[in-house]
Amino acid sequence: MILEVKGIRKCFGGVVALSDGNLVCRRGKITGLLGANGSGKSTISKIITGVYDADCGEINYNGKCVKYKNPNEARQAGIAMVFQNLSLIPDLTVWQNIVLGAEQKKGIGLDNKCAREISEEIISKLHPGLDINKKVNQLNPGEMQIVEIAKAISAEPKLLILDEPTAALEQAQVKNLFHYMRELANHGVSMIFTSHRMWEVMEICDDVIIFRNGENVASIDFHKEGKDAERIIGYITGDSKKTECEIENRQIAGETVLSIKGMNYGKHLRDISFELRKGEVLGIGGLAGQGQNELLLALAGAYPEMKCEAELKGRKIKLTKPVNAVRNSILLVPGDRQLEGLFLKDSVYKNTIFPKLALKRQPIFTPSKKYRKECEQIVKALSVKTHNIDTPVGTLSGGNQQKVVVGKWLTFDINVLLLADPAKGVDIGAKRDLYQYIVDMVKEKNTSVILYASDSEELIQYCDRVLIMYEGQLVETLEGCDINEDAIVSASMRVNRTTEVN
Ligand SMILES: Nc1ncnc2c1ncn2[C@@H]1O[C@H](COP(=O)(O)OP(=O)(O)OP(=O)(O)O)[C@@H](O)[C@H]1O
Repeated sequence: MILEVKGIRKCFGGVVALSDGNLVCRRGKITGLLGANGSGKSTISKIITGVYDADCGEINYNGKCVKYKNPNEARQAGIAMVFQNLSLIPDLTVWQNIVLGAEQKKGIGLDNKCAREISEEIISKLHPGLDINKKVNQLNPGEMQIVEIAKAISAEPKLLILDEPTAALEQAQVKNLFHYMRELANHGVSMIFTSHRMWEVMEICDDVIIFRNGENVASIDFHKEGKDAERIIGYITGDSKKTECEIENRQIAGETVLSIKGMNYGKHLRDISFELRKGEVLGIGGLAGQGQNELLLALAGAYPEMKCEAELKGRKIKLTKPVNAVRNSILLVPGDRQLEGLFLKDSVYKNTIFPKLALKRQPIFTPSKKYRKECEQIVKALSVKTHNIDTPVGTLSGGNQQKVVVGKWLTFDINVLLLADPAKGVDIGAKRDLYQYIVDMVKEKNTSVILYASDSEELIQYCDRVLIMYEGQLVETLEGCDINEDAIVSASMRVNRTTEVN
């Protein structure tokens, strides 16, 4: 046993984040730390690494009772953590970020050659081909996440804590990471791995610990007890009913709501044309960073210099300012909740009313009673775990913040809802609630949706049609039973490209 955590309690003001947190981690094993959003996973990880002080409880690491004052102290003792929020410095290169804070000295200077070699070795396993001399601000979110992971690995930890490291990664990168994690485990490194994707847990973990409402409700050793996904989901959600909402595979033949022709924006978007039908859920797939986010941002009016012919319900519209999009009820739920989606210091309630301020017809007095009621309804519908609606949104767990990002648009009368990876970091039960809400909205109000999801499971399950993007272009359309994992992966990787060209 490398780590044993007993009876941890942690409160933030009135919020009990952990009531009785217990966790064990065996040497050379990968332990899955699972649980719904807000169940206390990040908090216990941060207590182990000295970010937070526990109110009570005990941590035994390597046979000693320990209490670290900060992550640096934990790192020196051999515990490294990959946090949910990246800690990279955008203006430094990949290799400078990887060794930052742990630079080797050479004479009176620093040993840059050695630093480059260490970085190259780790990066070549996680993301072969990534140039370590590139600045971090030139990388896409998946690549940044890889650098963050590489940084933790470069510390040569005995215990590595990975808090949702795969949320921003595409499938091939996840496979590389898993390969490396197994190699590290074979060399005796212990790992705690958090993810909301069940297939990942099944593939990489040796055992799992499940948290619910700040305490652990189950520990399962896969080698002894086998891998039963439904049982695990039951522990996470607290009920044993099937978690997926049933979606029939629909053929949408309704009127065209949005028509886009010749959309161009630098090298990010190249000659994009498509039509979106009424009541359709149109998926956008492809490897990460192929222009999917830019496409949604362009539709939301984020790029004044973007060129395209756009029609909404047969009427020509402009999409060169965000206000054009909002006033035509083309609404974006952005992908990076911390940077684009929320005012972190403001309350849940205030975050839900800000979008209403962009509306053309503003009431003279804010109808707070009505808006507060709507906010309460959203919090309930999406099971946002918050003390109350006046709680600062920045204090909510990552997944619960994401629910507020999505929820604030749901009271609008929407023509086109643009969703940029809405379920990233959202737990399995809440993901079901979120998509159920969207599916109901599509059915009841005939709303049209464009959904970019990094997890192809979500495209397969919820989309009527999927457009695959590659290097800023739309390269393939998948419909009906062609929307499956194999077809998405091969279209994303342009497997059939040579045969097409010949
Ligand atoms: N700094 C903080 N201030 C106030 N409350 C906090 C703070 N950090 C966490 N909490 C609360 O503690 C609870 C547990 O949060 P935690 O981040 O540990 O959950 P989690 O299981 O990691 O969730 P997720 O899967 O969404 O990342 C949540 O209700 C959250 O709102």
